[in-house]
Amino acid sequence: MGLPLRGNLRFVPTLFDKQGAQLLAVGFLVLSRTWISDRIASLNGTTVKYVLEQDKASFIRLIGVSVLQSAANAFIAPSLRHFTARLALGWRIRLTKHLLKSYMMNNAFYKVFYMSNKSIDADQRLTNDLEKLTADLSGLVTGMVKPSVDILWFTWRMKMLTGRRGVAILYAYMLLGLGFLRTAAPDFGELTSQEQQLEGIFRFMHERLRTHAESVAFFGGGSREKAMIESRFKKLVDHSLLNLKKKWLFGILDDFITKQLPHNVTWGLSLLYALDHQGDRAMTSTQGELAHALRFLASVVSQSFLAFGDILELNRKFLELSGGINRISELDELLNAAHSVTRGSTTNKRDFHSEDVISFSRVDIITPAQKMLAKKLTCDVLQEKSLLVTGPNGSGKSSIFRVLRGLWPIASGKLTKPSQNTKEDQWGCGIFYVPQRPYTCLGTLRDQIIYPLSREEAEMKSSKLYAKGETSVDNVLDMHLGTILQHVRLNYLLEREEGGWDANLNWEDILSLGEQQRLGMARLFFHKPNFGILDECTNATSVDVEEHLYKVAKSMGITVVTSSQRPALIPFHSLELRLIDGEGNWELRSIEQ
Ligand SMILES: Nc1ncnc2c1ncn2[C@@H]1O[C@H](COP(=O)(O)OP(=O)(O)OP(=O)(O)O)[C@@H](O)[C@H]1O
Repeated sequence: MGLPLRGNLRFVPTLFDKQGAQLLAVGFLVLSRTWISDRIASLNGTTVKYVLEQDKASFIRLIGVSVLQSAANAFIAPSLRHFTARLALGWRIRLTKHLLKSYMMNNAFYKVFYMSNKSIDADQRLTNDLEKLTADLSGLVTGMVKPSVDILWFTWRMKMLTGRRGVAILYAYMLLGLGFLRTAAPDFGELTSQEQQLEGIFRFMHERLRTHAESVAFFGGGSREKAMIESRFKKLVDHSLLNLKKKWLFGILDDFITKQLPHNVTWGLSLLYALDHQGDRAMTSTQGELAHALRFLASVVSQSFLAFGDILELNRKFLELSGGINRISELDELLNAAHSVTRGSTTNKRDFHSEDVISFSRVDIITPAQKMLAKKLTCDVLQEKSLLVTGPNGSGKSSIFRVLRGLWPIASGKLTKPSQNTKEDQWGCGIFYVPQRPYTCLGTLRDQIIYPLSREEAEMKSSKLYAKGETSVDNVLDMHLGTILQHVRLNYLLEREEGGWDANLNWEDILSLGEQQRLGMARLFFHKPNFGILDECTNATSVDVEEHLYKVAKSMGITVVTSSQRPALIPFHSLELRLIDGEGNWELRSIEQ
């Protein structure tokens, strides 16, 4: 069956790796269920015979067999559901791990959103789509085994009854029907894919509202947001209605070809059988024999068509499934493309490491939309010679940091910078970035400062710091963090929030913008890098606190590269890089201390 699958299906082998046992279990259970159902059906006839003959011994034996078969059936049905669900879960785990590995590596989660000119609903694809796809796929496995076995079984029976001619007629009808239905079928794959995309957009609108609830409430934007959400919901509903209508119309055709019209084929085959039948039709015994044979033939043919109908139904499910597969493979391809940008020939050749300097040498700073922001930027930041980056809004200050961090590729020139982790100390840090928008992670107050390290990693880092002097400190990490919290003047949080360091709150909603920015600086002090890249990350703090934070950074030996418009920060820097117009022009000057 040719599926309308697009793109690279690299992820497919991950599905079948190491799950053969579960697949076999599902196959075995489906076959057992079919066999037992068949046996129970045949027992019904025999029971009537024993009842009429009043054969008590045989009847009791039959009841015993029947109870055993029912017990086996009772075991099989829930087991089949269990193994099908396990199969789906196993596939979900594999695919999620595979995609998540790509998604989280080398900041691909950023690049896939910002570098792609399409809006990629990766969250929807990694969660709902993946869950639906794997559940549908496992359902398909169970749905596939029975009709495949049935079609083989009944083909053989048909051959016994009607010879090759009957089988040829049956198959000719099946192939013609399949061909016709495939031509008439709407593009279910595309319809399903669109539906999932619209579901994703609708969900995203709600998530956005939740994230920006306070701003929307201040603006009084409730009714505007409602209108926007409703318009997305309407699109989803309209599409679902169209999808339902197409399914309904196709269902009528499908039912006619696979379930209703086959009666006539059955009659035709019965006629052929009767014409071929040898014997005297006037005799009652021959008539009875013929009627019995025809009933049997009719049941075989109708079973064959039922199996054929199931196979055509599978075809429709396959088509629908292809939409989900396409969405996942598209994400997989985009992630792959994001990695090839990172691995790309140009970036690697232009990126160098040195622990003591940040150096831009004739580097063009260009947006993903190919707008030139700084032409052939050349500037060296040595240790203890901090740099202040200034310029009007939108001139490209943050973009320089994006290129420095490797989020945007370097199109030309040469960039030298310290590595994220220094070689001599695994937990040490050559360079650390504090972005313009504060970020609070999920977790405790402690987690906010040590981010992105885990508690164990942070404990190791702190114990190394304190190992030289105080070796018998019980909770080295919390003591170290306590000092940092004092530096950023947030030590009142420890008393205010119940749980102290272990307080686990929604920090984004609880802390003011200035407090969140001070937490960002606490992170910088904890990591204590050689170079701190500060992108207007203190502009919501008061001037005296900002000056204090810069003094602490200096006393810790952190050389800063700051993007800021505040004149109060000038004395903390030795150089100023001014982006003049956001059109590529820039100038560099020394700051007199
Ligand atoms: N992902 C992107 N794709 C295309 N253009 C972008 C992207 N991100 C930023 N830009 C554009 O690049 C220009 C520079 O942006 P940048 O954020 O570097 O400005 P900035 O100087 O830091 O501004 P501000 O002072 O307001 O923070 C802006 O015109 C912005 O619209």
